[in-house]
Amino acid sequence: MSSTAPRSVGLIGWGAIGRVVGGALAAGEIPGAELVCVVDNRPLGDSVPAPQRTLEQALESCDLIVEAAGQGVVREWGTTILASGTDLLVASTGALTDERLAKELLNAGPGRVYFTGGAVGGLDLLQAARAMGPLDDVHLTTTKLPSTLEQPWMDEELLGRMRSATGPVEVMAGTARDVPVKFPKSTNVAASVALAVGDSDAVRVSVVADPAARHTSHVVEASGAHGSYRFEVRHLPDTANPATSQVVPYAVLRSLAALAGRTGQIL
Ligand SMILES: NC(=O)C1=CN([C@@H]2O[C@H](COP(=O)(O)OP(=O)(O)OC[C@H]3O[C@@H](n4cnc5c(N)ncnc54)[C@H](OP(=O)(O)O)[C@@H]3O)[C@@H](O)[C@H]2O)C=CC1
Ligand SMILES: O=C([O-])CC(=O)C(=O)O
Repeated sequence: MSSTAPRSVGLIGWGAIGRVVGGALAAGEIPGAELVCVVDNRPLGDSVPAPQRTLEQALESCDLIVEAAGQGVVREWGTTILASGTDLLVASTGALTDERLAKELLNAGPGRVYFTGGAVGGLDLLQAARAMGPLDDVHLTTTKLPSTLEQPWMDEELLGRMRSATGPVEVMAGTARDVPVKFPKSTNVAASVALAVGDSDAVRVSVVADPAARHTSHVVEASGAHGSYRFEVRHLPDTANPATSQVVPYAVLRSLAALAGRTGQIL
């Protein structure tokens, strides 16, 4: 039996997602994947289990980059990463609703681009259903703590309503094309649903701030000629960064395990 070299992984972002992903990789928990370096804006010193590098340096030694930093990284570095022959696993899927960027990434290579399902489930089934014909009614409702949804573009009236809310307040209704741009750190799930459905404009999104939301929830409802679908997830938020659900790094690790794909695993 032939054995292949492990995937050499560079991790961008040492935050709520990156710390868990980096720790698990460094502990050898993903067969066939090794953490080679970490890239982050902040000096990380000895707190990381692999050397901190610049992205340019990472591209010299890695064959897979995991983005767990933000949409800006996908925008700024996506093409360069893929053009260097390095694969890219994207957590900040919101960047991919920009059609120009998505086209650029599709045409770049030889590296390949992947995305993780992140905080939302059911994407595989939506993709399968869409292959039978378009899903003509797709709706996502994301509910989070108000503080995780505050944005610099919001006016005082909206911020006041969110801060004084005693129940759920809808803070934006739009499509999966508009919403991830307005909440770049908080509504990547909308873009992930759009990627599964194949149409950002067809996914209607409602973003709800709820002071009682101990769990972040994402409810996806879709229907088409062949059936109807409903997925509801409720996650505990990360304690340090409640905009991100605790499950997300484990979704990234699941995606990494599939990419590293070693014998002995049933994926
Ligand atoms: N698909 C999904 O379901 C989800 C996707 N996400 C995406 O993942 C991203 C990361 O989430 P999370 O770990 O919670 O975020 P955190 O803010 O906890 O951590 C992000 C880290 O990346 C660093 N960073 C940001 N920009 C750059 C850059 N250009 N170069 C190097 N480092 C950078 C940040 O540093 P600094 O703070 O100094 O900028 C920070 O240390 C989110 O912004 C979001 O886009 C998040 C949750 C769910
Ligand atoms: O972690 C979550 O529940 C969702 C999230 O932040 C995002 O979609 O960007």
